[in-house]
Amino acid sequence: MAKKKQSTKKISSSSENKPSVFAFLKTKQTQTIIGFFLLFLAFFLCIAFISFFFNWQEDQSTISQLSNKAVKSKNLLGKIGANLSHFFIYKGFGIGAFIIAFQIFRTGLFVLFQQKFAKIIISWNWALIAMLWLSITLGFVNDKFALLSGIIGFEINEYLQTFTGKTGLTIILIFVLITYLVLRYKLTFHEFLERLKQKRAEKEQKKQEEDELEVPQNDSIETDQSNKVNLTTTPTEDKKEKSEFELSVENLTPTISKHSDVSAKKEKLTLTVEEKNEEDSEPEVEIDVAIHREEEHETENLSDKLVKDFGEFDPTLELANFKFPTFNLLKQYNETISIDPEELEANKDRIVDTLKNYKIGIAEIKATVGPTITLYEIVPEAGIRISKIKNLEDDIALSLSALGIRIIAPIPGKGTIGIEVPNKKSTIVSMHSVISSKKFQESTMELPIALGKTISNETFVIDLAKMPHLLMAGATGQGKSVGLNAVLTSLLYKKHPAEVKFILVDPKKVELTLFNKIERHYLAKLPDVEEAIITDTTKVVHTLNSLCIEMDNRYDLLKAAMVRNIKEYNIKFKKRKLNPNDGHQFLPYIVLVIDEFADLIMTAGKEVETPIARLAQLARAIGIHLIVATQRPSVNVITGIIKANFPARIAFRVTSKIDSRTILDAGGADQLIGRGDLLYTAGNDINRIQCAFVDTPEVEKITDFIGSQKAYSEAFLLPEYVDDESGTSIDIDIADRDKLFKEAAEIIVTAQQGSASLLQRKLKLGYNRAGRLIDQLEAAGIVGGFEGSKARQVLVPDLVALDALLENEKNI
Ligand SMILES: Nc1ncnc2c1ncn2[C@@H]1O[C@H](COP(=O)(O)OP(=O)(O)OP(=O)(O)O)[C@@H](O)[C@H]1O
Repeated sequence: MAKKKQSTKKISSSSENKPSVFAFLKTKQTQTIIGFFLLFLAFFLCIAFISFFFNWQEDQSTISQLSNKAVKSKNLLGKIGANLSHFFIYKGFGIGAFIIAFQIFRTGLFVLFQQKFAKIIISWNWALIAMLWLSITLGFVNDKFALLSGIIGFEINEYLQTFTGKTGLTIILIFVLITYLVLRYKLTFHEFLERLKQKRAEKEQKKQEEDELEVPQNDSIETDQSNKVNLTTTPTEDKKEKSEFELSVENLTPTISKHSDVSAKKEKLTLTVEEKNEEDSEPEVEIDVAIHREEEHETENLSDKLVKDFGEFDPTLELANFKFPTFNLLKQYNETISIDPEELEANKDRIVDTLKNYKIGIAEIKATVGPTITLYEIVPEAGIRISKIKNLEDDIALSLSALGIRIIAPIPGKGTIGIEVPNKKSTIVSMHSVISSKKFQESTMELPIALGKTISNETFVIDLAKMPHLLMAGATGQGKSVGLNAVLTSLLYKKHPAEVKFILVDPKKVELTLFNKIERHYLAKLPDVEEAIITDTTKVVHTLNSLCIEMDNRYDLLKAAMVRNIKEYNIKFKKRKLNPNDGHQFLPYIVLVIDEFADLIMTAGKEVETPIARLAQLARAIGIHLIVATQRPSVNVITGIIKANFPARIAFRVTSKIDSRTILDAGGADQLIGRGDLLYTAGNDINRIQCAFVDTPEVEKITDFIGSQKAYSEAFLLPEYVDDESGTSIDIDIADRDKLFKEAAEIIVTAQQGSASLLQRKLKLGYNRAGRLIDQLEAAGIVGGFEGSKARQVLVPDLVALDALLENEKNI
């Protein structure tokens, strides 16, 4: 069992290493070096090959004497050149070996221009086939001078001839050549015919033009050249009659003598036309009909074509030069955990003695020293029930009489009991150490957060996108704000401004102000608001409602794109499968951070709770994630509905067992030691983590670093939220109507869908104006009332009824 585990570990670690090798190969420096190396290698081979053709006989003796200093080669590139040429030309493919040099040259260019690996492989396949063919053909044509075909070409040719004879091999070689040209260069017989035909048509047209210039009195009817129909009449004397000449069916008697001769493939027909009433002069009308091949249907592959032409959509392009913050902005601390053997021994003795008092024998005890606490793992003697220890949990903690003792009986997944005892000297877990950890740097999570370190000193990384929302609680001064900063810092170190936006709610007005500096990079706000960081309650209500609108809009987009979540949506958008003209756009993740949730609930109550609950229930698929922090995790702050939708919880030290139960559904948070000591749960297990420490100067340095770089012209704008009280007055004067009112009414009635976003799309309006139009349409009785997230009902069945309604209005 243990072995099995080890082996799986090995496999996973080797697969973890893989990306780093690829990453090395993908760096621009490596590609430049490899690219130029290949270009020079190609030149090297080319010179060696050419030189070999002149000196190969003299150099024969030097081959295979590579290490003999006395032997000199005549090849321009010395013995290596001679040996390589001998290998590729003489023993290999003859002249065909030049294709290898050429192909190496192309590969060098491919690497420099960052072409796809698959493309390089394909081009090598074609080159190898061409080389083989050339070498066999040269062997076939010239069986005297073996250097042209090389031994391979010569031998294969000989071998094939024994089967098919010379004639057979000729046929095979020609057929292979044709197949190669057809497959490689997409040359087809029809294209060939088409080109011939085009050439002929051009020739004829030129001739006609020359004729016209020579005989200006001749009439000619020539339709537009592009549709390839040329009608020309032979010269006749009667000008007037010819100018009225019309091609009417009765007048045309096509004289196609052999009907069956016109094969399906024949694309050009010549019709001779006789005019009945004219007996002597027979005007000849020649009609050239060029039947074009049916157009290729490209709509299906439009996205592939776009991707081929422009590459995948890159959301980071606008800030392509954006530099992620460097590690040196973060402070480094001495993080070597000092193990004091005396302390360990003393703790062990106390644990053993205490348990003995309760008649619990210990078979084995093991200590794991973490940054702030040490975990003593105990295997009780056979026959002792774990439930007994669990029942004695409080007594044991009391007997050990140390703050921060937590008993885990049993440790999930193991049959052991854990007793966590705080270290006398705790070690700070720096943000630097968790951010620079391999685990965080190599994580492929959507929204990775390096929260801190576990008891076994491993970096603990979680994915906010998976949680999908996070609830944070802790008494004052226990590390909540530092925790929030750690979360935000993690995202800043890993996500480009195009990929994630923050909405920061900070009623305390001091905790998150530093993030103002990165407003135009990372923050999202309401359109008419000046400060992106929200500090007053009404704005919070507006922002939350606006987020609900954003959520509904995003769901509409997801529905239109027929995908289930933001990840799939963005992948589809990057592959250019979604048309921006239909309102599609790359969707960044939105992380809403609320510090001091209790304060908000106190002042705004239901107004805040309702949109939060809505977002918490629905926003997971469309990339809106909430992080809510509170000092008081009481039930009236964290209501049932909110709690149910925040499966991920972080508890810093709280003051009572009840608080611990409210936040974690279990005790333990009251036993923590503070200063970033936390318990994290995402459902079942509870992990004790030492939160990474990031202080204000560090955050300032990071925000300065980002803030000093080129930014977007403004913060990410959320949809405008129109307050119910100010927005829906029904008495709108006809004279005050928007200029686009009629057009809007027609769009709504035609589509039979009363939504502002439809107007936004069709009339290219802002949300505000579209909203006002909808209100006016409601006042006019064209659409029904507001029905939450559903589109309004359209009350007018068709355009005729709409005209009648508007006409009626005028008469009133
Ligand atoms: N992860 C940590 N490692 C070490 N020390 C920490 C850590 N987190 C917090 N501290 C210490 O605890 C102090 C208080 O932390 P913080 O300001 O985050 O508390 P808080 O819970 O936000 O308090 P309040 O709710 O009053 O704002 C910090 O100044 C710092 O000295």
